[in-house]
Amino acid sequence: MSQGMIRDGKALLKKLEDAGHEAYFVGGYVRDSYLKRGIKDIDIATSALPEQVMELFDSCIPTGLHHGTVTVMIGSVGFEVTTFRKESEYEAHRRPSGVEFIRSLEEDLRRRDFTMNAMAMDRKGRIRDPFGGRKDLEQGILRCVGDPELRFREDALRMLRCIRFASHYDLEVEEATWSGLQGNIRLLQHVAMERVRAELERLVAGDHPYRGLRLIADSRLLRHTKVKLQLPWVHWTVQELPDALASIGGLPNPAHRWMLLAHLMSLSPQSAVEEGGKLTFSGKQIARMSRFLSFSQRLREQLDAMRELDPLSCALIWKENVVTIGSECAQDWLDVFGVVPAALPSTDNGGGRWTIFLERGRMWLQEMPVRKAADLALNGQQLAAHLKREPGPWLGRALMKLTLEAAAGHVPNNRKDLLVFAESLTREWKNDA
Ligand SMILES: Nc1ccn([C@@H]2O[C@H](COP(=O)(O)OP(=O)(O)OP(=O)(O)O)[C@@H](O)[C@H]2O)c(=O)n1
Repeated sequence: MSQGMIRDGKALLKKLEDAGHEAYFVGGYVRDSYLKRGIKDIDIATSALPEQVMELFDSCIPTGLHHGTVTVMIGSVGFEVTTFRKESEYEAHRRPSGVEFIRSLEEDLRRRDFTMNAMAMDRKGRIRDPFGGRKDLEQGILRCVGDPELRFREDALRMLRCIRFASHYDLEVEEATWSGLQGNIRLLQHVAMERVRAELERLVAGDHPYRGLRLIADSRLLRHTKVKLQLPWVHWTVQELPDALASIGGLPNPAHRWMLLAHLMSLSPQSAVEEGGKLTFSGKQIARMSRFLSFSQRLREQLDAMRELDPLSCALIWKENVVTIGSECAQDWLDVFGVVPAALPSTDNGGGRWTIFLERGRMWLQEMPVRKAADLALNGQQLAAHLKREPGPWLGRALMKLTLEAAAGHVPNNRKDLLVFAESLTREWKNDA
């Protein structure tokens, strides 16, 4: 975040103060600036009522007036400004059904989830910390504000936030907080799958993801999602976590962390589609995952079928999979197993055989003159015209065959050679539909 944004935030606080209101930075911004970590956005709490905030600033979006929130725009940056509030009742363990605007900062901080999230900072950088957030952070402790039971019952998503924060900031969950969480795991069923997925994504993408996965296993939380997941992950105890999962944090790309996890669950491409859908991953994320799993599965089957390890056949297998499944998944495969080779399953013919793909896969990928039909120096129309055949299902198969041959380097990728090769196959296709 730019210094400019912080400066604008301070100017915003000053304007509220000059108008006779109290105003503070709150939430993640205070926590992360205290920890000297990167900051994404700035939340502000004020004694001013939403209408008073809107009167003071030219550009405001009434984001959540019921809950006292107005987004004040300064340039293209939005600052969420929320009136000090108390949350009276919680609906379905997710959101407050009613809020009461109050005058006291301390009361506002009291309703928050964890002590490190219940600190406020004025524009001069002075911290208000009535619940000991700084002390807890210094001691490496994550603790609920007040009664943990109540905090988790109010908002069941906080259980996942608890695990995410504990792993990302490498904190020990304080005893009463952890038992409060454990006593309420069933309430996760009230949380929308989109929210569950978003938290899990942040956990997996964050620092120390393995710690988070251990806490997930320890809590048994995932057994209680709204839509039941059919994933081994859900039932893993801490002892059952695969050893190779401990290396998950070594993968810089979050997508690759999910691939490692899916691979270690022995997930089939089909289950990835089904379970990924339940978890509301995007179609693009699901497709990439399922191609990665198909690639990995095909490679294993072909390797198992090979009596003796033959580099030439391995290169052909690799290239064929790149053409039929996609080059992105070959890249993903190399990125995942290059960092965590221990996750590769032992093949029937000995685990050491994978090394050939790890060592040469990237080179094989680079040397491929074509990786997909669109890379051919010939398109379907030209092929059909040359062979004087009506386009039909045969054409897709013909192009695939040509792509495979060109990818393997058996036919040069130029129109003339491709056509000659295609002619030699004419008889084979003659009786095709
Ligand atoms: N379920 C929640 C969500 C939020 N908060 C409070 O609202 C603040 C802002 O919430 P949010 O923006 O969701 O999270 P951050 O704490 O800012 O951190 P992050 O953005 O990393 O989630 C939190 O710090 C916390 O004080 C809470 O008490 N309970």
